[in-house]
Amino acid sequence: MLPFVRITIIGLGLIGSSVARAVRKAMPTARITAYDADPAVRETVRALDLADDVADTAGASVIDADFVILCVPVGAMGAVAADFADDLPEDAIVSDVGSCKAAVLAALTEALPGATIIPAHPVAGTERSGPEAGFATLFQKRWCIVTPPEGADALAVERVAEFWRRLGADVELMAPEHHDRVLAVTSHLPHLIAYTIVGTASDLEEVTQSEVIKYSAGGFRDFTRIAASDPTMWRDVFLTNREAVLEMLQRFSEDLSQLQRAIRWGKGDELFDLFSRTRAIRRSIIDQGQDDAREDFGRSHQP
Ligand SMILES: NC(=O)C1=CN([C@@H]2O[C@H](COP(=O)(O)OP(=O)(O)OC[C@H]3O[C@@H](n4cnc5c(N)ncnc54)[C@H](O)[C@@H]3O)[C@@H](O)[C@H]2O)C=CC1
Ligand SMILES: O=C(O)C(=O)Cc1ccc(O)cc1
Repeated sequence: MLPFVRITIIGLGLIGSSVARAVRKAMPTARITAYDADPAVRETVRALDLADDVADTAGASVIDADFVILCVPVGAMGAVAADFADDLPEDAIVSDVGSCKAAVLAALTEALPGATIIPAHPVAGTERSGPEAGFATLFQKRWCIVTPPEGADALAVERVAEFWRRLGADVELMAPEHHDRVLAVTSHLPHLIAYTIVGTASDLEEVTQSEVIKYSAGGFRDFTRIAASDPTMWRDVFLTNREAVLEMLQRFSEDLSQLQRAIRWGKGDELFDLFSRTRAIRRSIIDQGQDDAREDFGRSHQP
């Protein structure tokens, strides 16, 4: 039995349009209704035939849904939910795909008192955005972390977990606050570092813009891919997961200062020990059977 049959997707960018494409493949009899605040996106969704219906308001899009999945930037989740609150069927389950979970759960709970809310985060994506950037296989063999509130209905949690399994994801359950600390260090801090290093390189007076482009074949090139990620989405992530990101940033700065000292005082052993430890971490990830495609997120998965 399908976990859901009347699915509403709100926000049809990279993730929402990938969900639509993947649902079409994995659950072809489910009916998809789409809504996006941007009329141009709604037009593209119609042109690409990503949904059975495209609604012109958030309220109209949820009217007979059994599942509503919010795929908008995390800072917009509460406002979108407030927009459709009066039209949400009583038995519908509301979820989202946001990169931070505790603040999104709080915003959705406030906007939708009494509704069944089961947030989730597919840990899969790319640096691209918009409805043309999505693809049906994005979630295959990727983690999807489901973060139910305390005391959530077990059947509702299982239906959301099954939805993601059908899209090819491996599902884990986690408390929202724990999710936010883990992702602060594994995803949010790396993006912050990429934004910084690319900015620093382009600000260097003695290095010309053309040299940055010409010699970006090494590690720097990987940073430029991440630093090309959507500015609205990432602004919202850092402002929303502020505390966990600031804590991880503090630890990172302390470790960086220690490295700085090791370099200044020529402590080669210290550098060698750290680099050996990090190399072992990479190897253990590969030994655990997580192939390159999963580790490299979207890079090897772009259409
Ligand atoms: N980009 C990535 O790699 C990943 C993103 N996420 C999360 O997925 C969510 C969506 O991200 P993307 O698809 O990458 O962004 P995107 O920028 O490609 O798409 C977002 C869409 O939401 C629409 N939107 C914005 N505000 C709206 C509102 N108030 N009402 C209705 N529609 C609205 C925009 O018009 C746009 O079409 C974010 O919460 C992000 O944290 C999760 C995993 C990976
Ligand atoms: O493109 C990349 O390298 C990513 O890291 C994609 C990504 C971005 C945000 C998420 O919440 C999850 C995955």
